[in-house]
Amino acid sequence: MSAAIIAHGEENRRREEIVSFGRSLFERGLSAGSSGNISVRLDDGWLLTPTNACLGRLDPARVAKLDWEGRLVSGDQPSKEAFLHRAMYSERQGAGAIVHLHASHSAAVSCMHGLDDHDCLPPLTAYYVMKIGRLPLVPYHRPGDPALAEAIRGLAGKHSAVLLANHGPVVSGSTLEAAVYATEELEETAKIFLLLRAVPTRPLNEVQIAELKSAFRLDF
Ligand SMILES: O=C(CO)COP(=O)(O)O
Ligand SMILES: [Zn+2]
Repeated sequence: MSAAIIAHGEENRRREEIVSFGRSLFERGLSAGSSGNISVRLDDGWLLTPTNACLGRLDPARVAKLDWEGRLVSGDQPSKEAFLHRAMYSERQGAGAIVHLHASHSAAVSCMHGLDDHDCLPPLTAYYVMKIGRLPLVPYHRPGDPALAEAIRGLAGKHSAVLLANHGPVVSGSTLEAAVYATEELEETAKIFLLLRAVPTRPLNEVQIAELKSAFRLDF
């Protein structure tokens, strides 16, 4: 079989994967209306969900394919956050996929006054530390503002996930599955954080975090 046919088959599998994770996120209430976008890195460019598309009802053939200059190769007009995804990929060579959502609890935290800009959520659970680590806040920009790319560039080298102020999370992973799992872990931790707001809590301490970093080779 020729390399071109193999690459085509791989691209089609990634298109189907975007559709199926998009539907799953939508059906569980993690992406309302036409909010959010999903991208996946390919050998010869990358795939990104179309702008104004509902993640629950994507058509694999209409998912946009872009080159690394941001030019549309095939599919529908891409998400207005294309440059944001591209900035994250350029800073994180190991990132194979990126998920951006407006999931309620993460979005709620992104609107809170007095957040620590370097680390928006406490290390409440081991899985949060393992999947997210430290979560910096990106100052508010309107959706689609190209300046967001620069703001992300400064943080993405050190962080696989960031929280956009008054907006929602952007999470990368080695695969789309990994990026989705990390996004879900962030959403659950944001929910736990909000549930515990009036309750004295006992986050993981430095020794516990250091043990996780060493056991799971975490690089934050
Ligand atoms: O989440 C969104 C904007 O931040 C959705 O925008 P798009 O529909 O252009 O992907
Ligand atoms: Zn958004």
